[in-house]
Amino acid sequence: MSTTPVIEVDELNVSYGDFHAVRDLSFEVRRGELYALLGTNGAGKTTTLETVEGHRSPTTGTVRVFGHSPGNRRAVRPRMGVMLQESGFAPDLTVRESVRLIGRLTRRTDDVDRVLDLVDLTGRAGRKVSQLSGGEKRRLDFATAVFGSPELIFLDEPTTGLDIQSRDDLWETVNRLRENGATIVLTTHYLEEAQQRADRIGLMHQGTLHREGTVSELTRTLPAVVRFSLPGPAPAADLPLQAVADADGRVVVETFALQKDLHVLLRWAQDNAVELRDLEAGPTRLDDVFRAIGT
Ligand SMILES: Nc1ncnc2c1ncn2[C@@H]1O[C@H](COP(=O)(O)OP(=O)(O)OP(=O)(O)O)[C@@H](O)[C@H]1O
Repeated sequence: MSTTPVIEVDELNVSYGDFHAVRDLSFEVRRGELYALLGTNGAGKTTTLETVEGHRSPTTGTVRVFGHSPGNRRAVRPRMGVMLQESGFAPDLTVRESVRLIGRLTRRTDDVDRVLDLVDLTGRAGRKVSQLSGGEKRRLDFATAVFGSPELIFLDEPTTGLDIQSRDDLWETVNRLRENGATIVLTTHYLEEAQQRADRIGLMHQGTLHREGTVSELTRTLPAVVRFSLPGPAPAADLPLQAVADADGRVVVETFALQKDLHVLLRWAQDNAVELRDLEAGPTRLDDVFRAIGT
């Protein structure tokens, strides 16, 4: 199997007139991985993906997809499926006609009924697009990404507006595509999804790649947090660990050694018959990494 990255972005800059939206951005997406491009609002994710998808030209820098310029549509387009935030299907077409049209546009072959089944729209096949619910429209958008099982799939906020069952179904379909070797590029503001599913994350802020790595590489730079309340006033000096009080008067312990410090704390509580009310302890989450941007 080729080890050439599926996507190579090198020193990419994109400007809108005077506004420099993407600055010296470099990253790679490897074959078979799920890479989540995340970031704050206006960070430049959409601009970057539009450039990688071939909808926008770099101002400077290079982008390669399967070793080709994304502008080389004949070489690149049939190999990639793109689920945009809004696909803009013609409202008067039926769902079945829309899926058939996707096939013609992507130049991939697939069985329309199989795709309808995959996105759970078989029961809506004869309905006009204008009559679909928000979640059903989103599933039709998903059909654009999966028709013909392309090697590279872009999912832009794929689960926005989907109920839990539809989300689970979508991820199950993505997992099956991954088992067959597909490479996925995901953008989402649902950080839990990225935390659970991404092999690597690129975290953008103000047009640049602020951080990049696996979830554990990104989270290990921040402390885990233990929180609890004490039944009565207990001087901080009595606690076995350094702690501060939060705005609600709860005790907060920040630690890079969660297991060890939790053990110390629980033993102290046991030995001193102290009840640690509403005790919470958890690893650092991606949300925390986000909140730390710019601080
Ligand atoms: N066509 C355009 N003309 C001028 N400025 C633009 C244009 N499109 C985007 N921008 C600006 O470029 C910056 C990056 O926008 P982009 O849509 O790429 O961000 P994003 O990371 O996708 O944000 P979000 O999470 O809010 O969707 C923003 O400041 C935006 O206002």
